[in-house]
Amino acid sequence: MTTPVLTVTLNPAIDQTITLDALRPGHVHRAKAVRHNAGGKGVNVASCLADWGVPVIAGGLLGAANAAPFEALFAAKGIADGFVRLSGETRTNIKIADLAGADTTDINLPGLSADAAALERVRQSLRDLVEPGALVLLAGSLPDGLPADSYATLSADLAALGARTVLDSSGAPLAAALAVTDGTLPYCVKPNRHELEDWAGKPLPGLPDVLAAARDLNRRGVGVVVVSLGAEGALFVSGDRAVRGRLPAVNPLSTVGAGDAMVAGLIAAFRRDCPLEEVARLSIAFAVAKLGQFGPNLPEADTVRALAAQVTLTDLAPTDL
Ligand SMILES: Nc1ncnc2c1ncn2[C@@H]1O[C@H](COP(=O)(O)OP(=O)(O)OP(=O)(O)O)[C@@H](O)[C@H]1O
Ligand SMILES: O=P(O)(O)OC[C@@]1(O)O[C@H](CO)[C@@H](O)[C@@H]1O
Repeated sequence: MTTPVLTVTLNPAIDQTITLDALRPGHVHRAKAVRHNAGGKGVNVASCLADWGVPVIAGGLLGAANAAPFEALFAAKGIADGFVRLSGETRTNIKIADLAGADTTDINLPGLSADAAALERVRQSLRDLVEPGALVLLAGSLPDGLPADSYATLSADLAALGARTVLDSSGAPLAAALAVTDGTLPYCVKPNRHELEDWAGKPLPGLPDVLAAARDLNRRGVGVVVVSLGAEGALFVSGDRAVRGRLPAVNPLSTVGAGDAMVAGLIAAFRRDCPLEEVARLSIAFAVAKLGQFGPNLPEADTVRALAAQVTLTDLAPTDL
């Protein structure tokens, strides 16, 4: 299939990753290293898909004043630039990588404001770029000024264009896109456990609780529900099937964008109409492969394939509910 994948990022970011020996709130820190990379969820997904050899267009809303790192990434990886430019600067998000805690603290800034005219320009760009049958990702937070139903609106447009929509968002924009009853629900959503809890409006402490909420979404009409569980792997639910996948990560370098790499793996598998087990293997392999890289990058394809072969899969029967 040569139809390009389109990723839509309405609130991209330049990620500034600051590496510290140990993060101690209230103390002065001397950084060990600082890195910048063009980011935002859809940009990260496009970057991983390009590494995997998938033709991809990255679109959404981008500040014209500091677009250079994005343009450099697109040129380096052969990603087509479908971004609508707004005047002003794309936000910088701060990621504090704590070597002692082996985790990352995110400080995501609000970013540019957008208005109805900006969303309309994105809608027009989708009409220009999307071919029937294309996979389109809507990902990340919404910029200030856009209504919470913006993803619901884009998802309806994409359904009318004959696209398959994958949605990775959170909070009110995710809830609004999942509340529609007109048959324009996304084909796939990938909440993490916390995002699914927000949607469900209650804690989901055990795997059976997570599975029940994912099945609920699936029954409402979302074709494939994937719940990422950090180091615990991920859950994949579609129709009467539910599969749990796990793969330990060896010496993770950065957890920023692991979820995005997982989404890239999902899309890579959907493009080939893979069965659920293969979807699980490839998306977990993408995520774990990315953990070994700084920035939204994948290692060589053979390394990813070797990881995919090592993923442990468990079939969850309906009685596991
Ligand atoms: N520490 C880890 N060890 C092994 N695998 C991990 C680890 N962290 C993440 N992963 C893998 O990455 C996938 C996505 O991670 P996670 O659930 O943290 O997504 P997320 O919250 O959307 O992340 P992000 O904020 O980076 O987008 C997990 O399902 C898992 O396969
Ligand atoms: O503020 P949002 O849009 O929810 O998330 C933005 C962000 O944290 O997501 C990516 C990691 O998934 C980063 O590149 C980026 O900084």
